Amino acid sequence: MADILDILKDQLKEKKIKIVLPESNDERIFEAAVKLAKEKIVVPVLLGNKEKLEMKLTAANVDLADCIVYSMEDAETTSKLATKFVEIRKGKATEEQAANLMKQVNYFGTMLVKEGLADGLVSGAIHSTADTVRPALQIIKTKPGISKTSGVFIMVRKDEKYIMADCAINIAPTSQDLAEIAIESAKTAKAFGIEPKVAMLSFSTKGSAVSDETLKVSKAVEIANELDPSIVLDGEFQFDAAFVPSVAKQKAPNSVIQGDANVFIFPSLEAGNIGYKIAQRLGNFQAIGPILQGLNSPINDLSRGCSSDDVYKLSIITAAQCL
Ligand SMILES: CC(C)(COP(=O)(O)OP(=O)(O)OC[C@H]1O[C@@H](n2cnc3c(N)ncnc32)[C@H](O)[C@@H]1OP(=O)(O)O)[C@@H](O)C(=O)NCCC(=O)NCCS
Ligand SMILES: CC(=O)OP(=O)(O)O
Repeated sequence: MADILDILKDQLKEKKIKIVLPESNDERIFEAAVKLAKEKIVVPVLLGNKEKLEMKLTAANVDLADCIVYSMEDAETTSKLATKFVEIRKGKATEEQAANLMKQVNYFGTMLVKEGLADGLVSGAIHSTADTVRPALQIIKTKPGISKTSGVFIMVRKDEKYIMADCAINIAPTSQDLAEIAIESAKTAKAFGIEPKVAMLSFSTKGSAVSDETLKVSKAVEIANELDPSIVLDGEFQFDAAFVPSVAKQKAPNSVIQGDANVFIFPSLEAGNIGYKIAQRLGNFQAIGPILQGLNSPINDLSRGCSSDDVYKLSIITAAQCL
């Protein structure tokens, strides 16, 4: 990953891409913001008490020209954002509700992105995923042609790099959702220098078990192959059949995937979220993400267990999604 991050950092220099870090009072977030500002890779946009934050930044030797601080107490900005929010929600929020929501850092920060005052947002070090992404789902919305956003992790251990999805958003994806998640994940893999070989995971390999759950995944394989036949994609696979060449020979000898998959699509959020955390905590993989796919502007979520380095890296990736 170091190599990809170095490439991204080079691409981002002088671009002055503004990334909102709404949880600015969290020490991990503040530390990452200081590093980003000092390296001039990304312009961190911090939210909170302007005077206090600027004093803290100055004490950390940050040039205030390299970051932006918005006061959440500034009535004029808050009221402008609230009015815009009511317009965007088209009857789904009153002025009063909007004014209350703008007191929440994730709503305020997401509106800054929507209004073009910032380019992207990284949050979730304190907030749950639901509270981090709901403003994005309501305000930023998915790109044309994409019905569901989903969350991928880039899993890195020395030279090994894999993509895992959906580990963050869709609790019970349908076959159509899984096909869409697989296609978007293949694109994300390419964007991060991985030539995708996509495995649709299950507890069955090529009909070794048959149930509603396994049929959901084999149907997703059909849909994905129809939607984009250029992607190397197959399933349904157990993880060993997707990843271990000798097991693939036995369980799926005729597949385009021969135990060499590098993009893993989980059949449900239970499997995806548990799966990536096992690889992270037992397998010592670094888990970068979740990177949200398919939104009109990059909004990315952190795990509450993140480190300052995770915040720094996800901010760089988020800024790179703006290029
Ligand atoms: C993502 C999540 C918060 C959305 O739930 P929700 O807020 O109850 O969603 P709702 O059904 O009320 O929809 C809210 C809006 O988001 C949109 N939306 C919901 N899921 C979406 C998705 N996957 N992609 C795009 N838009 C979505 C809806 O269309 C709706 O838009 P609208 O208000 O403009 O009509 C919910 O699915 C969730 O909690 N997922 C699990 C998150 C999690 O805990 N992950 C594990 C840790 S990473
Ligand atoms: C991605 C994820 O699982 O987030 P959290 O650990 O914050 O729930």
